[in-house]
Amino acid sequence: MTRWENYMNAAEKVITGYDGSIPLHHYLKTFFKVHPHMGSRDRRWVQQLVYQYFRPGRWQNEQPVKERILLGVFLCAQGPDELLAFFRPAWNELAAAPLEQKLATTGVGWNAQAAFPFLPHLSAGIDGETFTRAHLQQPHLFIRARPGKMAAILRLLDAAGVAVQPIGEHALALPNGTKTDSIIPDKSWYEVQDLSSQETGLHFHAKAGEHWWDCCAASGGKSILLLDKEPAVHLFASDVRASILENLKKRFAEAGVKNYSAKVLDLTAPTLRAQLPRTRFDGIILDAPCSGSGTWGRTPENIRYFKESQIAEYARLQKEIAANVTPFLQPGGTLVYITCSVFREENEEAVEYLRSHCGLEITESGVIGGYERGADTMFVAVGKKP
Ligand SMILES: C[S@@+](CC[C@H](N)C(=O)[O-])C[C@H]1O[C@@H](n2cnc3c(N)ncnc32)[C@H](O)[C@@H]1O
Repeated sequence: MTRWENYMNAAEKVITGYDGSIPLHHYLKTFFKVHPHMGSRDRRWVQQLVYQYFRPGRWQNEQPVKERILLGVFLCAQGPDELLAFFRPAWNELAAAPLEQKLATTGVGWNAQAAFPFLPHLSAGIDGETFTRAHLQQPHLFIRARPGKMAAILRLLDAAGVAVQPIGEHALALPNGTKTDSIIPDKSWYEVQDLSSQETGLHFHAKAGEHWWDCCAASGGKSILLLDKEPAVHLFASDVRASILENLKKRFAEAGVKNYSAKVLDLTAPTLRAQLPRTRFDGIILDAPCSGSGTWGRTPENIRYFKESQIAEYARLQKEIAANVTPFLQPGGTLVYITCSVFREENEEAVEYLRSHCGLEITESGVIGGYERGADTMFVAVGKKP
């Protein structure tokens, strides 16, 4: 058997064994652990085949797995591909051709609704055709240069021969797989953060001396963004997961952030008030638990395994959390509501709830589109307490 046939067999085994209950990259890690004969090159090939299978979502899912893998490889390829040359030499000739030409060659057209059955839920302004096709390419790796570090970072990346694309004052797009930690040894110089996620910071209007609560902080990406914009903010960070707050503490230490307090808090618990260090905040960042549908270019397996009913479950949790945290906003204070979702139930409808049930005056609201620039798509709104 040729190595290409071996790769196909292994990819088929992964795809048929995977049920969506854990992230695909974890499943692949375990798969390779129990197949130790595969070297790093083999692993890379198999992993690529599996991801290219999932990228077109549910499009042409009725095809046999191996056939569907090849279709995925062909649509995703941006240049000649050795495996495609082996199995489908005629397709490989067209590997760099525009998508329309490739689709015409396969004889099966693109059907956005079949590929991504959640299209009717998209937030206003998101173009379904472009959005679904964007999943065919992995988004870029983005880093955010911390204040004053851009020039030094660019020098290191240049010396390492990395093709870097600066975007604005702080963002850099890098090729996926760039070993940033060995190229930029000082971890306090930068944060790995998606471009759209970085842009949520444009909506943090914090002033020195104010008290801000990052209430779904996870490992603190938005918190560090806030402090980089206004270092003299008093920050309180919380999350329901103790383990992720440990990551936050480690990340803050590496970033040189010392002035903050952090606590494990469940925002749905009736005891919330008693557990807070203060009951009035000038600002709250609510980066809500969500479907993550704006980030599925990085985790395309979700397009296959996400259930439509989960949208309503997330929307309910988001409203519950919003209702529970807004009482702790100072009059005149602002809540920044963020999701990495493309669904209107989690976005516009949550904002309407913030207005009608939580008494906030919405001053800014909209999608941060990432799908046309190799980034995640996010949503941000700012509500002010009268
Ligand atoms: C989108 S993530 C936050 C990402 C983070 N702000 C960042 O910039 O990296 C949402 C977070 O909400 C947390 N969460 C989910 N349910 C919660 C609850 N009931 N109370 C508090 N936090 C919750 C999750 O643990 C998760 O870390």
